[in-house]
Formats: sequence, C-alpha cells, structure tokens
Amino acid sequence: MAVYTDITEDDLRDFLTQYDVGELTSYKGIAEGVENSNFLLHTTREPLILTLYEKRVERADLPFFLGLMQHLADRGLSCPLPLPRRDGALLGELSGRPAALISFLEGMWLRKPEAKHCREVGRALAQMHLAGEGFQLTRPNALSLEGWKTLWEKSADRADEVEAGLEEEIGSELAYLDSCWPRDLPFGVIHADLFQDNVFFLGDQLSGLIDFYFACNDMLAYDVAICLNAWCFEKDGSYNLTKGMALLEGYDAVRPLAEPERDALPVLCRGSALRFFLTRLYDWLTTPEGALVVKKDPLEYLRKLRFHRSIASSVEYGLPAEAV
Ligand SMILES: Nc1ncnc2c1ncn2[C@@H]1O[C@H](COP(=O)(O)OP(=O)(O)O)[C@@H](O)[C@H]1O
Ligand SMILES: N[C@@H](CCOP(=O)(O)O)C(=O)O
Repeated sequence: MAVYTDITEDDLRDFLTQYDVGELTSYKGIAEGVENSNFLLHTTREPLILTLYEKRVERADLPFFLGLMQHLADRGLSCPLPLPRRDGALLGELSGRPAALISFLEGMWLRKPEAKHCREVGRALAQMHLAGEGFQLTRPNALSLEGWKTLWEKSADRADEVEAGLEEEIGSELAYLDSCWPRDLPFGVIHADLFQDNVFFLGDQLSGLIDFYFACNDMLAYDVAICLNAWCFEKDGSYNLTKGMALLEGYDAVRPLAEPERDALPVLCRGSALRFFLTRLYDWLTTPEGALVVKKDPLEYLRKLRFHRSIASSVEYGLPAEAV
C-alpha cells in the first residue's frame, strides 16, 4: 500500500474548501502504487483522486507533470486531469506535502494482459508520443545514464547482499551502456513508466493512461523499450514474442519506428531494464521494514537485463524481419 503520508479528515476538509468539488462524503487510502500517496475521495458530485507527492517527485517538476496531463487531454488522449483550485492553481499543500486533486479515470488495470491488450498499449503509447508534440515545458530524464550512476553509487557496496556478483556485473553493464547509449534518436515527451498498473481498460478496450510522474523528454524509442520490458515478459521470466509483435505492431500503426530506432531496441531495452533494476534495488535496500508499501523485486529486472544481453537483432523482439 502506498500511503506514506497520512491525512486527517479535518485537514482534508480544509484543503477541499479551496476547490469547487462539492462536499466530502468519504475517503480512503489506495492500496496500490509505490511512489506517491494516493487517496480515493467521494464527494456529493464525483469521485476524485488526491495525490500527495513524495520522495522522488521534485516540487519544481510538478508544473511539467500537471501541465502535460492537460496538454495530452486537450489533444484527445484519455488521461486524468488536475482540477484547478478556486484561485486557478493546480497545486496545493496537505500534511506538509505538495498535493493535487486529479479527476478519476474509469477502468481497471490488467493482471493478465494478452497480446491484444499489448497491441492497444503500443497504439496508446504512440498516440501519447504524437500528442506530446508542442508541449512547451521540458524536463530532462533524471533517470537516464547520469541518474543511474548516482543510484548505483548509493547501492553498489550492498548489491552483493541481493545476489553474489552483482557489484561487478552491474558496474560492467553501466560502463557498457555509457559507451554506446544512443543520443541522436527522435526525442519527445515520454511517459517513462507505462507499466500495467498505469494503463486502464474497460473490458478489452483501453480507457486511459495514468501516472505521468516520471514523464520527461527522452528518446521516444526508449519508451517503447520500457513497454516491451513491462508488458511482454511472462512470470517465469520468458519473453513472449507474440506480445512483443503485437505491441510493436500497435505502435508502428500510429507512429512507425525509424530504422535507427529499430536497430537501437536491444540497447534501449538493456538500459530500460537497468533503470528499473536500479530504482528497485535502491528501494529494496533502503525502504524501512514495516513501511506501508509492497517493495518490487529488483531481480525480476536483472533477469530481463540478462535476456537483452543475449539479443543479437531487433527481430527477436517481434519486429518484422524485412523492416529491420
Ligand atoms: N486518476 C485516477 N483515476 C483512477 N484511479 C487512479 C487514478 N490515479 C491513481 N489511481 C489509483 O491509484 C493507484 C496508484 O496510482 P499511481 O499514480 O500509479 O501511484 P504511484 O505514483 O504511487 O505509483 C492506481 O493503481 C489506481 O488504482
Ligand atoms: N513501475 C516501477 C515502479 C513505479 O511504480 P508505479 O506504481 O508508479 O507504476 C517498477 O515496477 O519498478
């Protein structure tokens, strides 16, 4: 459960007086997510999400995240919208944290996605990339190469507690990625965390994307790599080629990947696997016992990273051979 900061009913009622949202009828902490504290509110008008921004979210980045949701929604992407306060501000403060009220998106995330869902995710990701064009604010990816090195410095000396030999293996991987990380692929606004819990479906129909709090400017194909990692592996660690083909087909139908982007997929998948391994490892080693959050397993991403090292060509992810 991700509620790091608790709220009192009195403080919440006081906070809500700044908005035109009706009367509070109930609220509860949401037992999902790992980054921020989220609450579901019911009011006399409509359900709402209250988000209190926590450790990895810089206050200075909030205008980027909240503005991006507005920009994408204005361009027809289905995603939640931050509600303005009576004074027009999108951000307030509650229990000492920056806080925002966000519209409630109908749907559920899929515990067992199939290839047809992966195709929808590919389409939605490409739609987001196109809809992000023209967004005026920018935010460099704090979790790219330099960020990985910083995270690694904080965990390296304890990494072998998680698996023997990790300190050496990850050190070499970082050096490898540093030497060949692509820098000139098409750039734009990326979601950067489009995992299953951030994509809602109503039946088989994708109803929207949530959780834009890692969004940033980076290579669009890196977002595709993040999705291949998040959506196309099975619980036993095997890559599901059918899902990979579907996701890439869905993406290509809306925004065809250019040849250099296709060629770069193996290295982008390695980088993406390392990125999630590193945040998970850091959290694994630092989250206090008893905290109200389910820690995610770093080794899942280590296995994915090792798989990507064995890939010789992007065809192995499910790209049509003639296009590679
Ligand atoms: N706009 C929304 N509409 C409906 N449910 C939401 C919305 N935002 C968050 N949630 C719920 O809260 C959970 C955690 O949200 P998320 O943004 O992923 O948190 P975190 O940033 O902590 O990972 C989601 O899985 C979902 O159940
Ligand atoms: N998707 C990341 C963790 C971030 O969690 P989210 O709840 O914000 O999607 C991971 O799986 O490591």
